[in-house]
Amino acid sequence: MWSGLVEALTKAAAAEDHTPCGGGGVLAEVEERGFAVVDDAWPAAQVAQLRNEIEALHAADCMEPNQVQFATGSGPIRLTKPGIFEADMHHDQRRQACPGFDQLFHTVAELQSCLATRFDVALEPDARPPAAPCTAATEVPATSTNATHSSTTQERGTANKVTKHTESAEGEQSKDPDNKNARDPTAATDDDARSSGEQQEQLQKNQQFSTFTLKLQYNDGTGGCFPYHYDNPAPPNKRLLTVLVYLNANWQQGDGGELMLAPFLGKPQVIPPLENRTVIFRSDRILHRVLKASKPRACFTLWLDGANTNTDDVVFLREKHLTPAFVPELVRSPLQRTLSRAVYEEEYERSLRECFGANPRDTKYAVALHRAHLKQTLANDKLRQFVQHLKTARQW
Ligand SMILES: O=C(O)CCC(=O)C(=O)O
Ligand SMILES: [Fe+2]
Repeated sequence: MWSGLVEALTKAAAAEDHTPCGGGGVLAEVEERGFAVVDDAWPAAQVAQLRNEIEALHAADCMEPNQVQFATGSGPIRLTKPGIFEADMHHDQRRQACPGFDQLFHTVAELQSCLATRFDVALEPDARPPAAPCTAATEVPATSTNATHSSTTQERGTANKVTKHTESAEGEQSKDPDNKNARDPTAATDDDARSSGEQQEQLQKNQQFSTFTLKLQYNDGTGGCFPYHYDNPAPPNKRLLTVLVYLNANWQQGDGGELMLAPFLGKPQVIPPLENRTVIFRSDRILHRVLKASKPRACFTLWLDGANTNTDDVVFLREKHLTPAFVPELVRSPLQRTLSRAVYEEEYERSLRECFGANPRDTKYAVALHRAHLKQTLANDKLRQFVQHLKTARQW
């Protein structure tokens, strides 16, 4: 089922110098630049079927609003991205309604083994106990306030459900990439013998023993967008690679909904969500957002876990990193996540306002979290100076 894409990736790798990175093809490009775009990898009939399945799910009201959940001292708070709906394919019953995606779901290993030729993707579910939630975003200096992650954080592949703190807010605002704890609106239909709680439990169990996440997304074209985020903001998230496939026939300039990638300090890339376009990027080091869409837009995303994502050396920023000499390494390292909100503070805030603007309460909350994070980062002299340096090194 993934053979079109696998073939495109393999062929490109065998070809001579078709990519900016030379002979290694698309996968080398992802390794070097952190992202790559592949057009027309999928058979047209498959693209049409997948688009139809997403539209049918949306029309039947079987997708849930894309939400972000924050755990706070006074209970969880959920922010909804207006206009954006999603369906997690780990939900067995929902998959029955979309045979094309069901087949994709059961054959992800085809793509995993192709990508494993160059990336450290997890091929087997992790048998180890879940990683401890990250308790410190930076170790510079030892006195700096550390992000605290909720102990209710889900075990795998998801953003942290956070408290007032800031570091993991990237993941939450990113959409809580999985939002595993959100209630599934399809879980309480009349013909559903089980309770929504049981279904939710089953969904979480399915996700826990998987090395990937497959989700469908429908944007209804009423201005929905995503604020800046990393798909893997911090532990216990395990995502290594994000694979996005767009299904929008007749997309035109002005329709909006472009994916905007912002490689750290580099030139941003605006990528129209054209039909049969696949975008692959490193989940832990490509900052991105989606611009407002004024036309309906459909896509699906496969997130592949890594076997060794978020090891301490890419999570904890140390004093030795705070030097201009480290910048070339930082732009290729997930360590950048610790500083990204400070380096792009205005862009983050603007994107949050665009995303949650329709709902003043949510906007206020999202912006407050962003600012709290900034305050924490910038309270430290060394970090503040280094951020200043990084801002001057930005190419936009
Ligand atoms: O819809 C897109 O183009 C990307 C969505 C996204 O960034 C996400 O789901 O994490
Ligand atoms: Fe994303």
